Amino acid sequence: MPRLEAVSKRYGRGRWILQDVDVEIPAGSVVAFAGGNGSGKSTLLRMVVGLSKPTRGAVTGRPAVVSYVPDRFSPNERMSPLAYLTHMGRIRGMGTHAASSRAHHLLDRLALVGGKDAELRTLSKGNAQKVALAQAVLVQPQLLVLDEPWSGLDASAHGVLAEIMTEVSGAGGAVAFTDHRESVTRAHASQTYTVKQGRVTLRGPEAVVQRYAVTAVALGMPGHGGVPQEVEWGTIAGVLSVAARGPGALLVEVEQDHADALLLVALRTGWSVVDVTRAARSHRVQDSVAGGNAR
Ligand SMILES: Nc1ncnc2c1ncn2[C@@H]1O[C@H](COP(=O)(O)OP(=O)(O)OP(=O)(O)O)[C@@H](O)[C@H]1O
Repeated sequence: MPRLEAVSKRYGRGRWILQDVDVEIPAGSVVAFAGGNGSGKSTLLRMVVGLSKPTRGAVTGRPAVVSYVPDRFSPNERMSPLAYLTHMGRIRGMGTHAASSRAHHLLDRLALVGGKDAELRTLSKGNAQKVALAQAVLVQPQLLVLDEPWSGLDASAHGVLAEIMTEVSGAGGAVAFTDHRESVTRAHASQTYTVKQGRVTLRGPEAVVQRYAVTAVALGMPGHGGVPQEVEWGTIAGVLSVAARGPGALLVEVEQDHADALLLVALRTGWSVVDVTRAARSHRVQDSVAGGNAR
């Protein structure tokens, strides 16, 4: 499957649009590229499918059957969607009958409004996008690349688009698409890359902030003048931090559940408990463990 290795791109002697891009689009995955207008998303996709060459670096591993849906499909054709798709199916190696019935099926599924027999050039933007999408999946592609596929499509076609992506990736193909909305990439992609200022970086799993309770135990010298034993506080279960608080005084923070055990150790080793307070802490955890034990 396609891999971009140290790819940089500029048009002519213009500015660098993309720099040192390392990206992999694995089999069975749906990879999104998120970024603002003009950040280079379309440029990147065109290099993935082979319509544009990197200025530096290489794109390797492109499979044999690649389908690409550009962000704008506005054919100035008198041909009807049905005739166009049947023709494209034949180019893809299908028989006329098989191509025509597949075209009918896909246009019905995508709810093409405006007529399968109207001229392509008369179609609205959204309907033209539906024809482009149908064209891309006449034959199941090994690599499906979609530039801003959600824009322009109506709500019913959104569901079909999501199904098509799942079908291709579920069959072991790879899917790549762009969008500028995080909600869309989160919902549909297994991995999202951010495209910004020429750099393309893999976004990690979303981090969430989790709050949890700790107990702060202030320890001091015993009033009777005895000397407490040395204790390796950091090795006791649940201890989060140990800090010196002046001569012979410590502040130990411990997870709530382990506070009693810590107090017991303190008292048994001759320390005096000066103060015990509860405090709230927050830390960032990954989505996958949110709701689990805070550590
Ligand atoms: N053929 C070209 N010749 C010269 N410059 C180009 C060409 N194609 C794109 N660019 C420039 O490259 C930059 C990135 O464009 P690109 O279309 O890749 O961005 P994008 O992230 O897809 O933007 P959008 O979200 O608006 O579609 C822009 O500054 C654009 O003007």
